[in-house]
Amino acid sequence: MSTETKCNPDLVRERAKCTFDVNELINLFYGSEKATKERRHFEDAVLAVKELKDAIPEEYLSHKERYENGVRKATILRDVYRDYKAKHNRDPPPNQITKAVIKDISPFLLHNGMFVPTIAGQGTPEQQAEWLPKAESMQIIGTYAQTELGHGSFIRGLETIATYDPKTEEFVLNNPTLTSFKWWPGGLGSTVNHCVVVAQLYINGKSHGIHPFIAQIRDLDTHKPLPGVKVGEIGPKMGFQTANNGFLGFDNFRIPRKNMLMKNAQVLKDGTFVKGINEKLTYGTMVMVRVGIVGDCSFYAALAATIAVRYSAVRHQSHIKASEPEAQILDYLTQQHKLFIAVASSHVYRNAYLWMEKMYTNVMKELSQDKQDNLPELHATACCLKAVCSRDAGSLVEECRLACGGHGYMASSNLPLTYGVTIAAVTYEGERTVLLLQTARYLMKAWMAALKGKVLSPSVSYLLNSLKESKKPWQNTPEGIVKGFQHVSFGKVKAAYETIQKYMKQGKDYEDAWNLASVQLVKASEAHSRAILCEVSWEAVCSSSASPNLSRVLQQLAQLYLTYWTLETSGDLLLYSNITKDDLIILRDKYEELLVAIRPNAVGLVDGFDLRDEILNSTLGSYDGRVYERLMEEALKSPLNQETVNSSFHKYLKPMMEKAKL
Ligand SMILES: CCCCCCCCCC/C=C\C/C=C/C(=O)SCCNC(=O)CCNC(=O)[C@H](O)C(C)(C)COP(=O)(O)OP(=O)(O)OC[C@H]1O[C@@H](n2cnc3c(N)ncnc32)[C@H](O)[C@@H]1OP(=O)(O)O
Ligand SMILES: Cc1cc2nc3c(=O)[nH]c(=O)nc-3n(C[C@H](O)[C@H](O)[C@H](O)COP(=O)(O)OP(=O)(O)OC[C@H]3O[C@@H](n4cnc5c(N)ncnc54)[C@H](O)[C@@H]3O)c2cc1C
Repeated sequence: MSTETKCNPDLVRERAKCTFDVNELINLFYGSEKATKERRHFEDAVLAVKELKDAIPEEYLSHKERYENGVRKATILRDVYRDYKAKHNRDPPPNQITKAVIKDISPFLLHNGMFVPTIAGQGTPEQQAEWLPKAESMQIIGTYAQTELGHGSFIRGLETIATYDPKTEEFVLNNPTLTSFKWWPGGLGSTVNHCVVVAQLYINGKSHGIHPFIAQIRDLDTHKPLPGVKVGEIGPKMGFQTANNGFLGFDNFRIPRKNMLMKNAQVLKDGTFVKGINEKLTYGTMVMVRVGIVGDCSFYAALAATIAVRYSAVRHQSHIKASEPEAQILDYLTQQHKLFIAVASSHVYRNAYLWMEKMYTNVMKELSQDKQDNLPELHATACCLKAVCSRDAGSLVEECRLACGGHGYMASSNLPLTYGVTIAAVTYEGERTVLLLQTARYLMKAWMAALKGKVLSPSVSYLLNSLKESKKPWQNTPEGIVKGFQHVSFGKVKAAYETIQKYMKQGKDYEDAWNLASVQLVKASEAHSRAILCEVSWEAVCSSSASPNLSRVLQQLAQLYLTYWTLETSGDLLLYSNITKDDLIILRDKYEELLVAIRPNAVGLVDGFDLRDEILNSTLGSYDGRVYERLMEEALKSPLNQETVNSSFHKYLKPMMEKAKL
């Protein structure tokens, strides 16, 4: 029997309506037909491992069991990766199959995502040679321990101390206060035996700022914390239950001099401190991960959209016309308004990620040639895109969840967990407001340079154009809308700058004036991000190699994103661009037309994300649309359904009822 015949008939009909080739979309989204084949082949290999299948849903396990099961599966998954590499002589292709296996977050995420990259990015060639082979082969397991109980955002305020002792050529690590304890690092709780510790360096009583050090914290055989190490797990959270986030404190814990990662700054044997060319290069791993998070946002938006769109095609409720059968809820325009923006945003984030990845690679290449000119632009852009995409993606996932009604509240829909995981990215790797204020610093500098008629970096060069074009009439085209968002950013940057000037004229110093203008500064950064997201995604769609049929649909999605945000931020556009009320009415009508035009392709579009049922892990979102059957099948797995009468009846309910009779 083919998959189609087992499918819910609504989904079969939806797929028949699709006006483009779904496989073409999949190949375009993931890069090429070859990339799709390789990714699917690897996913097949992972899913073929029987031991990776869970006997019962994770939600029924205790916190401890959940973690242990996560570690068990992470080690098996690691073997599959190793075997693939041995067989093909290369890493597996980019994929999201970990989601199908671990469901939540892997206890090895920080090992792979930050420990290894920090050694690679911050270590000297000798240090890389010492630790990378061990870390990459999992002879040692590590994490990135930066955040403390007292400080996360302001990392110059970290309190962990590394004092150099030239007599023994060692650093002595100490956490002198409760607030100095490391708090949050993934895998630290019970998994890792090493970590990159970010600490304040002291030599002869003099502070030299924060630097990364490698510390072994647990014995490799017994896994017991080494003397001088206090380590543990921080407890349950909104998500990340299997990430094994932990705490850590040192008491006169000694590590050899060579354990300071010294690619940037060095401490010589005699205690001489050699400053790096730019102390902010120490923050390099965070920049890399912020870029990666934009890509993750695309994935989470796609996952939630796939679940909610398929469910909405299967679910019938109420009537649009009294004379017709109950409608698929996907036919309600309000439902399309909730869901199609998630589909469109996933594409926008994907294109923004690919664009940022290029910028990142270029800057890394330049840095390897000691050229730092473009580092501030990279930092500013990664900060604001990470901040805006993560918040938007979190809201989109939640909207998809709400759009599934009561069933979206079921853990088995996988939408609650997906929300918990997505929304965490607003905070980790740089809290949203803090990152937007970093971008604002850059925008203020760019604005001052624009006022002096200087050449600006590509991502802010529109500020100069906007300065010249402020009188041009609004154009209701995608290009016109992109320009409109640039005008909004221009207007907000200018207003924030002038607000700072106003406060300074009133006698405030720059720092106080900055704080008083900071709500505006954050909004200016958001507007700058929106302008980038609109421009980059529209350009990507226009330059894509898609066939006419697919291209038409991708353009509709990109226009939907542009129009959605025009209508959402119409007040800003009225204030800072030449848009008129009439233009907005035309765009409101256009938006409704776009929803209707996208509707027949909705299921095809989410099929185009090519997320397998195992990755979706959802009763509502499976390819075959057997929603109600799956909801019941999953409910029957509840331990409460494994017995006809629960013992609480005899212990509590019956006595209560009997007491009530007296
Ligand atoms: C493709 C790979 C994908 C990998 C995906 C892996 C996924 C892994 C996901 C893991 C999930 C969860 C793990 C989470 C981990 C963590 O959260 S680790 C901890 C992260 N912590 C933070 O992000 C802290 C945020 N704070 C900061 O970054 C800094 O403290 C902050 C920049 C906010 C301020 O620093 P200050 O030293 O105070 O700097 P300031 O005075 O404001 O500015 C000085 C100057 O320096 C410039 N600057 C700052 N940072 C950078 C940088 N990174 N690069 C370049 N330049 C930087 C700043 O702009 C200022 O410049 P100016 O010219 O003086 O204006
Ligand atoms: C799921 C998860 C996983 C994590 N994993 C790791 C990890 O593996 N390793 C690690 O080292 N860390 C990790 N972290 C920690 C994370 O990086 C920090 O929580 C994050 O950087 C925010 O710092 P904070 O908690 O100190 O927030 P705070 O800075 O205390 O933020 C609280 C509020 O203060 C505001 N605020 C702070 N400073 C300013 C300012 N200058 N201007 C205006 N407003 C300000 C913020 O906007 C926010 O509203 C993780 C966190 C989470 C949630």
